[in-house]
Amino acid sequence: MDLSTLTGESVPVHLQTQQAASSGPIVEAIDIVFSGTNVVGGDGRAVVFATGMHTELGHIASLSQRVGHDESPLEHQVKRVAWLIAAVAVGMGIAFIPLGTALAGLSLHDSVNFAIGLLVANVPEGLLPTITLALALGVRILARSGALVKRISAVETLGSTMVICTDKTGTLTQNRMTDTQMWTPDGVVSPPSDAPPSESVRTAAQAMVDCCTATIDVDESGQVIEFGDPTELALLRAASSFGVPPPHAGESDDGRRSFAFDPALRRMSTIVPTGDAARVNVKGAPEEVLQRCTSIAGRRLSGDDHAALRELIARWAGQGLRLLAVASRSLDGALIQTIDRDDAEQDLTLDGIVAMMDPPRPGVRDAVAVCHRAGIRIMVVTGDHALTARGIAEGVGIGAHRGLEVITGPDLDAMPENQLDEILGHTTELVFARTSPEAKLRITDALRDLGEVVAMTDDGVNDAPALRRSDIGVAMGRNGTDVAREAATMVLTDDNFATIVTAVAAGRRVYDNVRKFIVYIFAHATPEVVPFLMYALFLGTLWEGGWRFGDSVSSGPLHDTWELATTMTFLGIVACQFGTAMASRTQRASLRSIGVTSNRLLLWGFLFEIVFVIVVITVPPLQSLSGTTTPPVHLLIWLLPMPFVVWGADELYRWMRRRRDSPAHSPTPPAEPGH
Ligand SMILES: Nc1ncnc2c1ncn2[C@@H]1O[C@H](COP(=O)(O)OP(=O)(O)OP(=O)(O)O)[C@@H](O)[C@H]1O
Repeated sequence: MDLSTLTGESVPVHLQTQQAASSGPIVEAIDIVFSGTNVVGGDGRAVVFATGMHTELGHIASLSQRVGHDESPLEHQVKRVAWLIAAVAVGMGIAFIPLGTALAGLSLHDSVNFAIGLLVANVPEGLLPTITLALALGVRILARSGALVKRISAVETLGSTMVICTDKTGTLTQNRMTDTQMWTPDGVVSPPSDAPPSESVRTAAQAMVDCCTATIDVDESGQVIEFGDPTELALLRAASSFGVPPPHAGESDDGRRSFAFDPALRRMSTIVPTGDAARVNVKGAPEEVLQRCTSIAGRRLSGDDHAALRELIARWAGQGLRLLAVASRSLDGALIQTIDRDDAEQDLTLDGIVAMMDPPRPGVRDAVAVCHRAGIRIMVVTGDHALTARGIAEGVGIGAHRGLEVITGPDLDAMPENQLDEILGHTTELVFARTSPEAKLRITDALRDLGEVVAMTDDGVNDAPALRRSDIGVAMGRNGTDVAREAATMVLTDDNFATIVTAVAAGRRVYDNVRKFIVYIFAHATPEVVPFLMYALFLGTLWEGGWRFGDSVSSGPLHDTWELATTMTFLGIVACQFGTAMASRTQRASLRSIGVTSNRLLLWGFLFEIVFVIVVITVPPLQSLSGTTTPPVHLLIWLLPMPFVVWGADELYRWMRRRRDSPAHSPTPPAEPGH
């Protein structure tokens, strides 16, 4: 059975019914077929005893569903803005009623009408469509750059991301192993080698081939077809160059038994029948395999051997190489189907240690530099060796500015919460090596408790809760599992770290645009309300024209003056909006520095608005529809300074802010970019 959807690992498991279920975790039971997994080969009959949410897959799904989604920063802010606007609008409306009746002598009916007008002028009618459109556009931009976002508000959460927790293999690196070299008791060999392989090299190569689920075939046209995990394929290529042919797809499993690669145990094993006896082959992380080895090259492993091997592992891992140890032993053939995993993987003979180079992805170094400039911290959370992870992290520039700390899984497990908070609170970047899925959840929780907005990448089923818990869970589209993709908010179609950074940059742009619009919403209320109040001043015009409270303006000589007042109010609103729109373009910089005419779309918008306004105040049917008239030129001239007054006031305010924050005026210099 291929249990990859459940366990996240691609190595198929051999199921059988002769034996009672083992006492370990249920997913390790060898007599249960799990929902959502696939039959790779063989046949059998099964009794269904659980469906839907009662299955193992259902349990994981419900576990990740229980981890609810918090409000995104934008959702939170928009809610606050909406309440604030509502309070201001209602407050102004209510305050106007007594003022209108007591001071202006309006009837209660007219005062309520004015109050409703004030309330409506304050409603940010464009807020929802603008935010939705900005986010939807962001989703499109992200999709084009290889990031599919499942929740529209995730775009702006991406923009607020301050910490990226990334895995290593396939995200920072290419997951394409090259430059393999192998240590055996006879020394170090690097394929391809012209010298005939020694006996111990052949033994190690055979153990590697027997403990693999990948296959290599050649089709009729001579094309090589490789299938399986890149690490295993690299081992098969190396073994093949030492004269041990790789397994082919569809080959019968000749009664062998496998214990799947377990990311928690960091090893896998197979038991292969050899006539009456059998051979146990184990491969995995060197520390895990070594502690199960008791002999080497026909003698017992001594303390000196351990010390020499530890030195070799540290040297190779320090070069950023990915390491695997292979070991084997013979077993009584009768025990093949009955022995349990722990007993089978005991008392092994160390055959060799293989080192592979997994080169960094092109573009990751630049992406890391972009993160640093944007003040984003990167944490590597990996199942690999501490030194390998450090080597790769340093190779792509992680820790270059802030320093790099490495914490291993056992260190993290022993660490109390307050110490973890303290370490995460430092400005240094971190590598968490040899971590478990539970540790990922713990790291995410601790970061979020510290108020960080966290993006977390991962691909295994076990990682789903951590993906859900983070602000932005990022799953891999190519090599990830379905459950991880289901739990994630964003799926990378190219599995590339650089795409996350592109997505964060796009998110920041969208966030910035939404923020500008919210500023505009607040600012535009003033130029809309002020002319509305000026309308009351135009009452002065009406007053001069002979109007008194209670007189009708719907006909007669006063009607023209009334229409003129209405038109000038409308034009005042439009003129001030031009100024507000220009002022909203930047938060701190002067408009000259970003280019007064650089936003062509906005200029086209202005042109459209001017033409629209001219039509509304000059075309007779529209005049009678909207109650407007064509004002005389001397009144129109009054409108000209309005946009410049609004824009200029904001320009002055920004200039004062820049001046206040400049090094000459601040006691301490501002932080470097990226700090
Ligand atoms: N197919 C495999 N069979 C046996 N051991 C393996 C296999 N793949 C990886 N390992 C060993 O287990 C260790 C942990 O692997 P794991 O897949 O959990 O993390 P990783 O791929 O190294 O890193 P990341 O978590 O960043 O993707 C590896 O360093 C390696 O030594």
